[in-house]
Amino acid sequence: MLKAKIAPSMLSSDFAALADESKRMKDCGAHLLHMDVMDGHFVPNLTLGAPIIKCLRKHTDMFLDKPADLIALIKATGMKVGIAVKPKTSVESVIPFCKAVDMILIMTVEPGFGGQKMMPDCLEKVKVLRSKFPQLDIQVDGGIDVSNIEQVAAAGANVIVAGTGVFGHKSPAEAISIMTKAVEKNLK
Ligand SMILES: O=C(CO)[C@H](O)[C@H](O)COP(=O)(O)O
Repeated sequence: MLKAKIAPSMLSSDFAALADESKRMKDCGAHLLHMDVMDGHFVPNLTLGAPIIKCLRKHTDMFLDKPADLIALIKATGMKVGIAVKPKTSVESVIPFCKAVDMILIMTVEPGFGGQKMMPDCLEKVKVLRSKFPQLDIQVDGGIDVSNIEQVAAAGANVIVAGTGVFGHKSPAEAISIMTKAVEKNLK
């Protein structure tokens, strides 16, 4: 059964106190913590994750034209697999893999920075996926806050990444609670 999961993006947290920030979010009711490791090849402004990405790419580049093999390889290790879809990437490109993966992430901003405005057009992809895959975890990330969560939840997303919308809210616990309720209402 699908669940509402609110995942504060640690990109908006105090990096010097990540353990405390993580505990604070857990105490505020977060279901997951979202940590970005973005590939500088696709998100050119970021270099923070470069060593991790270099290591990952050493093992995964050979699979770039064989995504199904890469999904199987990751699953064989016992890990879960998700695919992120950037705003200019069509939803059709991931449909063949939706039954094999644990989650699809629909980016609602161009990845790289927190604090951008959500691109509502991207929610059309969420609607398409939800109509085809009622039990798929569909995550959204970028510009989501308490002012637009109803729209996001109505499109069918159940895993919500929010950086500014949680860390920048006067009460992160309240923001998480509002987002959780909005998603749960739409899951029923
Ligand atoms: O992936 C991201 C940006 O690429 C991050 O998750 C980002 O933190 C989202 O932040 P906000 O909720 O402020 O838009």
